Amino acid sequence: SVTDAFSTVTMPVDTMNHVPGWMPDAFKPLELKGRMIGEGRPKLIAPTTAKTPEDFVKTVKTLAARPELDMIEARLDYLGNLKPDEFARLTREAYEASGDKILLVTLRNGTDGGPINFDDATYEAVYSAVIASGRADVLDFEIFRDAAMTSRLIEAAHAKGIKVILSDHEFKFMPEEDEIIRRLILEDRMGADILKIAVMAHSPEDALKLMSATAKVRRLHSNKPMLTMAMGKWGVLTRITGEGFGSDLTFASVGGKASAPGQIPSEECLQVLETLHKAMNP
Ligand SMILES: O=C1C[C@@](O)(C(=O)O)C[C@@H](O)[C@@H]1O
Repeated sequence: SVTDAFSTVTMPVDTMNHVPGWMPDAFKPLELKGRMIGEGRPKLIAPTTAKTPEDFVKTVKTLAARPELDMIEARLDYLGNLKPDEFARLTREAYEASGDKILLVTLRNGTDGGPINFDDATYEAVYSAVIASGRADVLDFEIFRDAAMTSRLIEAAHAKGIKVILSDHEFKFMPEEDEIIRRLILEDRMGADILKIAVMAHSPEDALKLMSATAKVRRLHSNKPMLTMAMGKWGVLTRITGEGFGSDLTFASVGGKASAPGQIPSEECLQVLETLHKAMNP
């Protein structure tokens, strides 16, 4: 064995291939509303892109009726800069409307694919209100914001039994493979229940970097479920290869409404995922 260092984290790597990876069988699937994330085929998420509260709740109801979906992402940012309590109320309505689907609540910043920017104070106030008086199964926090704020939000969410996705976005470029690995490890160390990264691919090699990093984190560095994808034309393949490489969830579009470039229509995406699952598990 040699050691492999990522910032302050040092892990053994079995260069002789005596074992299939670091801590074989250490991976732990996550159960949410009776659905096993990290077991079987990757689970499907569809985002809301509604811009008004009425449309938002209606969209959640429509998505809840789609059998191919496992999770609904309530994208609060598309609703604009509402009051924190108003956002919290809407998550309660969305939770009721989401039926047996897992409800993920996200306030995405303009720099990370959302329509507008939310400063740290607003960001913390909105998520705190959702945690205190709203409803969600999972919350998505951006890892590269104020670290103390992120730690407070993770602690508050966990105290209420809400799971946390820590996410990172690069809409312009593909980080190097080691950097993707470093960021996913950082999310693990900060206390995420699901590690996530969405990065832009400009070439087939870019997509390979994301898939290779994902596979290495799964086999060598983390026992937590992941949600990794490359965006754009060259990233499409990364949205369906999760069972092979270690991404346990994938975003798909419904009714042509995508929240990022490269999302595959949900029913077609499910077919591909099931075909790959069968071939991998004959
Ligand atoms: O962060 C992500 C990933 C995403 O950007 C995608 O590429 O599918 C879609 C967003 O809705 C979600 O919040």
